[in-house]
Formats: sequence, C-alpha cells, structure tokens
Amino acid sequence: MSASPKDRKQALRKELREARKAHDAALPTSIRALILNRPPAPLLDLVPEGATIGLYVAVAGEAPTAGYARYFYDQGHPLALPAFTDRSAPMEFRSWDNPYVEEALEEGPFGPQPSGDQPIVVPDILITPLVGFTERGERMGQGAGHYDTWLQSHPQVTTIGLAWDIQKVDMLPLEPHDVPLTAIVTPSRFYGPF
Ligand SMILES: Nc1nc2c(c(=O)[nH]1)N(C=O)[C@@H](CNc1ccc(C(=O)N[C@@H](CCC(=O)O)C(=O)O)cc1)CN2
Ligand SMILES: Nc1ncnc2c1ncn2[C@@H]1O[C@H](COP(=O)(O)OP(=O)(O)OP(=O)(O)O)[C@@H](O)[C@H]1O
Repeated sequence: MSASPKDRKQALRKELREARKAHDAALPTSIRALILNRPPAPLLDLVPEGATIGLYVAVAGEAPTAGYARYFYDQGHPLALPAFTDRSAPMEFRSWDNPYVEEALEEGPFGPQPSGDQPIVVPDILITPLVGFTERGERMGQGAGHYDTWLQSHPQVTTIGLAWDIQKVDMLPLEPHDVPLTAIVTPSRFYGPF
C-alpha cells in the first residue's frame, strides 16, 4: 500500500526542516542582515494603506521577519503575532505594540507572543512561516494545522509565505484542508499572486 499524504508530508517535513536549518546556518552574518530586509514592490502592491499585518517571530532556520516588521511599523501599519492560551488551544492573533522592543513579548507555548492584555485582532495581510512550498502557492507548515485551521475561518485574508529558495519543491502531498497562499517571497523571487 502507498503511504498516505499525512505520512508523506511527515517525511518531507523532516527533510525540509533539516535543509532549512543547514541553509540558514551557512549564511554569513553580514549577508543575513541584508536578506528579506524590506518587502519587495510586488508584495507592497498587495498591502492596502493601514492594513493590519500578521507576522511571526522567526526561530532558527526560518526566513527572518524582523526587517519586514520594522518596515511595516514605520509605515504606520498595526502589527499582530500568533498567540495561544495553551498548547492545545487554537491559534489567535494579538496586537504587537512595537517590533523594536523585545521585552514587549512574553514566552508562550510555541515561543514569544504578545501578552494576554493585548487585544485579539484579525490581520488583513498574513505573513506565514512555512516548511515547504510549490511555485503554485501550495504550502506545508509545521504539521500542527495552526495556520490551515485559522485560515479556514478567515478566507478573506491575503496570505504571503516567506521562505528560503531551497524550501521550494515540485510537488507537495496535499490534503483537502490545506489552504493555498496568495503569494510567496524568497530572497531571489516573488511567486504569485495566484
Ligand atoms: N516562528 C514561528 N512561529 C509560529 C509558527 C511557526 O511555524 N514558526 N507556527 C506554525 O504553525 C505557529 C506555532 N506552531 C508551531 C507548531 C509546531 C511547531 C514544531 O513542531 N516545532 C518543531 C521544531 C521545528 C524545526 O526544527 O524547524 C518542534 O518543536 O519540534 C512549531 C510551532 C505560530 N507561530
Ligand atoms: N481546517 C482544519 N480543520 C481541522 N483540522 C485541521 C484543519 N487543518 C488542519 N487540521 C489538522 O491539522 C493536522 C496537520 O495538518 P497539516 O499537516 O496540513 O499542517 P500544516 O499545513 O503543515 O501546518 P499549519 O497549517 O499549522 O501550517 C491535520 O492532520 C489535521 O488533523
């Protein structure tokens, strides 16, 4: 019997997480500071004035978001980050006051997140982490279904995947709940809008 999409995803996820880590670790510090430092013009074309931008705080291996966070903040956009009340709670977004101040965040079950005092918001533009993508806008994440579940109840949101070029694959095992992206940005290319 051939493996199910879920099993094939898990195997590919392991491979791509390792590739992503190795790629990131091999980047010279002086180069890393320049990469994905400012959103490219085709991304800005998708962002209305005043739109709330959902971001993520990158962990080791992930495409960095600090430059985009500061850029959008400087342009007057409200920012938001994923937040969880506990490990089994669904993902929500809470306001991110100030991307220049690290202490503004507290430790959540999946990393730094805004404190529970911050209002819950719905981003208009969502910049998502990913483990793998295709040039057709298909996305594979960490496998917890956090983004797919949230996006299913917020289908109007514009979703932008942020990734290293090496995370592109020809095919992803897909399941019916997988929500495709509006566009993808890598250090060398812009894919979409689809
Ligand atoms: N930076 C970042 N923030 C994020 C996500 C993400 O992928 N990256 N999420 C995405 O949904 C949500 C949190 N959900 C997560 C669910 C599972 C794992 C996870 O399994 N992590 C692995 C390590 C992965 C690696 O080595 O790259 C682990 O803990 O073993 C991480 C986050 C929201 N915030
Ligand atoms: N819309 C949904 N409704 C209910 N469960 C879902 C939904 N989307 C995903 N799931 C659950 O989450 C599990 C993981 O899904 P999948 O492997 O597609 O996650 P992913 O795309 O890698 O992660 P994410 O969406 O967090 O980035 C699925 O097996 C499923 O049980």
